[in-house]
Amino acid sequence: MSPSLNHLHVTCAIIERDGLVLAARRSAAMSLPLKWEFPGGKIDPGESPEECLRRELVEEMGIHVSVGKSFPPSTHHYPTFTVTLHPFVCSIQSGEIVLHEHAAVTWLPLEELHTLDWAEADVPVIEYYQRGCRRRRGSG
Ligand SMILES: Nc1nc2c([nH]c(=O)n2[C@@H]2O[C@H](COP(=O)(O)OP(=O)(O)OP(=O)(O)O)[C@@H](O)[C@H]2O)c(=O)[nH]1
Repeated sequence: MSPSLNHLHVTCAIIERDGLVLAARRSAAMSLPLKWEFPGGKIDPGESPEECLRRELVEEMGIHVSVGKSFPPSTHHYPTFTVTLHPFVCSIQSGEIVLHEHAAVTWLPLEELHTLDWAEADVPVIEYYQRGCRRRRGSG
């Protein structure tokens, strides 16, 4: 993990349910205001990415998730900071979503995720996810 203050290591949860994927909209008060993202957050010192995700999902949305397979980390340079996203496919184990930080959430089919205005770091994650699903369906 980079010690640089301007390089954030952030987990994000790709939560699947009934063939749909959860997207969360950042609030106007957050950095990258009103952009869509996968819920998650900065990894605390001494915390594993999986522990971080479980903690963040409780804090942000009041849900308990089980953490599944990971996608390759994705690094993006914003003008004032760099973020490395550590994505994991997750499912909700318990709880109903109550938004503590985000402005909104929506459930979308994978093919429609690109219709939202995503944080730029998420775009390669979505593309990787879509490619993997297409391969599993045998369509490219
Ligand atoms: N959780 C999450 N953060 C993301 C994603 N994509 C992305 O660029 N980020 C950036 O990674 C950082 C995550 O930090 P965070 O959510 O813990 O912190 P924050 O900005 O809400 O809080 P802060 O402003 O108080 O530090 C934010 O700068 C956010 O904009 C994503 O898919 N999920």
